[in-house]
Amino acid sequence: MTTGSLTVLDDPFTLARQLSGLNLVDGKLVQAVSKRTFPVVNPATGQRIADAADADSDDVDNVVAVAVRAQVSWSKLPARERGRLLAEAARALSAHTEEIARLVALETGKALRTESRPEIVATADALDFFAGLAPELKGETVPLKPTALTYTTREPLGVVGVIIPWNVPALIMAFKIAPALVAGNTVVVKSAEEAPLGVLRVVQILNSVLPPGVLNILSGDGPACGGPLVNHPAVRKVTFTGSVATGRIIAHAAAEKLIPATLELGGKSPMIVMPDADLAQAVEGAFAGMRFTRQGQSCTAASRMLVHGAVHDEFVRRLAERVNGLTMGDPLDEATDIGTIVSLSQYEKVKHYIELGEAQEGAVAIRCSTLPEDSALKSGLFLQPVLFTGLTNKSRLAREEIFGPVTCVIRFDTLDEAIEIANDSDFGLAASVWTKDIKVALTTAQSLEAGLVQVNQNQVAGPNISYGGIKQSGLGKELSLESMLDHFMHKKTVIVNLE
Ligand SMILES: NC(=O)c1ccc[n+]([C@@H]2O[C@H](COP(=O)([O-])OP(=O)(O)OC[C@H]3O[C@@H](n4cnc5c(N)ncnc54)[C@H](O)[C@@H]3O)[C@@H](O)[C@H]2O)c1
Ligand SMILES: O=S(=O)(O)c1ccc(CO)cc1
Repeated sequence: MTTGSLTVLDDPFTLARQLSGLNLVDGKLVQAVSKRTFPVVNPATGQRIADAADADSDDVDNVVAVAVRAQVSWSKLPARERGRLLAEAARALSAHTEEIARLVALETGKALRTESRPEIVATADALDFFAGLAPELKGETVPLKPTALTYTTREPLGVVGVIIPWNVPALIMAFKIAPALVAGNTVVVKSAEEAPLGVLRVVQILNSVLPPGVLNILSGDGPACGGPLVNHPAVRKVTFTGSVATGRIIAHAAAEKLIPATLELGGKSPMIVMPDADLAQAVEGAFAGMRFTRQGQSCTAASRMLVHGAVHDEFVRRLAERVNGLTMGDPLDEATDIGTIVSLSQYEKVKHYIELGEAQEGAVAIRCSTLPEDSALKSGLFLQPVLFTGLTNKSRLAREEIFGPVTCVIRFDTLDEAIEIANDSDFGLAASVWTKDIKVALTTAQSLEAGLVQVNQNQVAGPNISYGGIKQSGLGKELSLESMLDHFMHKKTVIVNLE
């Protein structure tokens, strides 16, 4: 089947090979200047499925020059025309949902039905949402004095550098490129080494509608390609999602250049379950919040359950039962609920945390679900989700972001104690409280140190909700109209003397 100028390729292995070794610059798929590549591995089998371009500073210089040129005409288009083009690009992407979902499942190990397909549907939706905000790029008039006309306009920043992780690669990319583009900026994306192919295909499809040079993507190493992108003098803003350590490096570089940087980093999000909570609802919410269908690889994962002593044992029993019902297997199989960990290094890191937890006195590790028996998957990075009880909040497992299918369930006796434990963390991304008492819900929401607090639900972020952490979880906000206006544009004030 062909949509627009691009054929839909349902076989992800063929598509992966076709995209091998390529970046997308100035509307065209091109090899890296270095001609170097690195392997892309299927984590469900350990087999190499393709190679990815290994771009470096020469590629960055080249692509930024392209984006600077493209920005002149892109920013001069009426905002609604930019929005119209992005909405059309989102529709083109929707027609390719299935093939991209399969490609993302293949390279990340995320199950097609539960994770990769919903991600691509949400990606097109996010692009469409920001496209619809184009008429809102408005300024204000200011009543300074009767003999002056004072007004503000919003202007794009220029070229935006976008650095993304591998866990939700297409959606996180959309959350950044869509507001940047609608605001009149042009974009250079640096994809994550573990997941370069799906996002390259997304950018290729969007480029079948967008003018050349407006949206470009490189794959490459973090320091060798992401570093020069952040440091390039013509890049006027950086938006990043990933680890705290990299966030700190990017913040330093941005500070040197005096440019804004939005940083979405890690989390260790608490979920407080009060004794009056609807337990069935709380268990379902815990299940959704832990993101075990994604092997827990989520920045907002509810990885610290704080459960009142009166309901602790029953809550743990039901939660383990819920996870036990999941089928682990080939990410491309529609029957699969849980796929794999993304890479060997993440797999070993998570296993190390599990071993640490098991060695702790008083800890009980409840392993849920079962590993796949299929011999073709014997080298796959499958890991049984683990619920730990008996750990305190002082444990490394409760303090550090594991980014895997590991949740600590900590018992408490009073609400004050639960809030103290919840806030005793370096992170402040998300939190939730589960209760039928509105007063408890609202006072707890006020006391929790987090960018996002939810009551009786654990939903994922959506494009219309302002999102971003405090403490070590990040700097600045993304998503929503407000962050498009405040973080991808600057406000110019004009004063016209009428005397
Ligand atoms: N908040 C999130 O959504 C999220 C997503 C992925 C990973 N993480 C956290 O980060 C940890 C490590 O994962 P990771 O290795 O993918 O994260 P990372 O921070 O190393 O990588 C994220 C992105 O930053 C790039 N990068 C790395 N070093 C860079 C540098 N010096 N300059 C510019 N760009 C650079 C990478 O190439 C990648 O594209 C995980 O265990 C998890 O704790 C968080
Ligand atoms: O799907 S999640 O991992 O929870 C998630 C939350 C927020 C964002 C915003 O960048 C992306 C993914």
